[in-house]
Amino acid sequence: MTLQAIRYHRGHLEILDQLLLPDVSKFIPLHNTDEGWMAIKLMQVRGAPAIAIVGCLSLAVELTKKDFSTRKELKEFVHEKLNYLVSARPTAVNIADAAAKGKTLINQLIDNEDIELEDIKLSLIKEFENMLQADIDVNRSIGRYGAEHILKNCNNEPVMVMTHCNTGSLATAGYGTALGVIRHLHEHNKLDRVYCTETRPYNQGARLTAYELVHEKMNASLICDNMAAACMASNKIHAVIVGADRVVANGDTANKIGTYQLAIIAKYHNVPFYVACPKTTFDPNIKSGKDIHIEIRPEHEMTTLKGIKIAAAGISCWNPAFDVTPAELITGGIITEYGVFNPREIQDKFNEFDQQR
Ligand SMILES: CSC[C@@H](O)[C@@H](O)C(=O)COP(=O)(O)O
Repeated sequence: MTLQAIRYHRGHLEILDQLLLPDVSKFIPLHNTDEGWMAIKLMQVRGAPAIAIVGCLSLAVELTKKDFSTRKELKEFVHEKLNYLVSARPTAVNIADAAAKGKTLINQLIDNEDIELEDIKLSLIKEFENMLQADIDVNRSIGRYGAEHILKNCNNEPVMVMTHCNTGSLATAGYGTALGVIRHLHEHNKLDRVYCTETRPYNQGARLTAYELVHEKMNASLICDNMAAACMASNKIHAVIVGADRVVANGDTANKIGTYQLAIIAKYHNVPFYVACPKTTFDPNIKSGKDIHIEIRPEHEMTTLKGIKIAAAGISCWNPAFDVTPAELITGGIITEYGVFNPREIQDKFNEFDQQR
């Protein structure tokens, strides 16, 4: 059984508070978009797909309980709440993508005079609810495509891989993206070992990925972020697989801080570097990684650990949550639910799939 971090039935949403993991597993209820926004901001829920799903479900819960007297009132409410949810964290694009789709849907429904107000509301709620299963289905495809691609280049022998941050069941509706690929390898007895980085300063690797790997009984070793080069020099690593928060038109990719240095180290050691993400992480509106808005997190996330000071008092900090890996360093490819693509062709590929629909 994979971990479940989002519990939902109509009118009720609970998330596993990721600030308390791995010591305490506590679900907290989210009753409305204010609480959804705050849970995203505080990183009680994190990971690009999970942020989008929880944000939209917090709106679904609020909509379930609220009555509207006019179509205009419902439309303005939905637009306002979606814009608000997108503002919680700026780098991951999935929530902006979900918000844009939600706004398009409500606009279309409102314009159709044959549909009753209550049915419009219900359609939107169902649209948000569908995100849960859709994300799991997408992740399973990513897992299969990624594992097959990696194994094809390794004579189908068990592989050693490295990953960064947390991209598993805790970052998605379930299964995971990069961790979904690793999970697929494990399920097919093709995972020799996975090395996961601590991922300072929030320690998504040490706290969350390690927790998932232990839970799934995978052969896994935790390394500090500054051990990655030594690990690649000492072990035959077949692939580095990471997630993404935003892939832009030219294939440049924003992901958890430390991803860029891993990609450089992988290049030096001739280790294929893969990014695994759903199409909803692709942002064609931004041409190059230079234009991605990188979130800066508060200093105390670097200077304290569980409230205990670990840095000299008075030092100032630079604490970007993400960095940008240039497309040319994504040497293995971008693993999506449609297949594995060269980052330079990602825009053309997605255009093709859009036209085929
Ligand atoms: C499937 S999750 C992909 C990314 O969102 C993940 O790698 C990441 O960078 C998460 O950052 P976080 O700051 O924990 O939300």
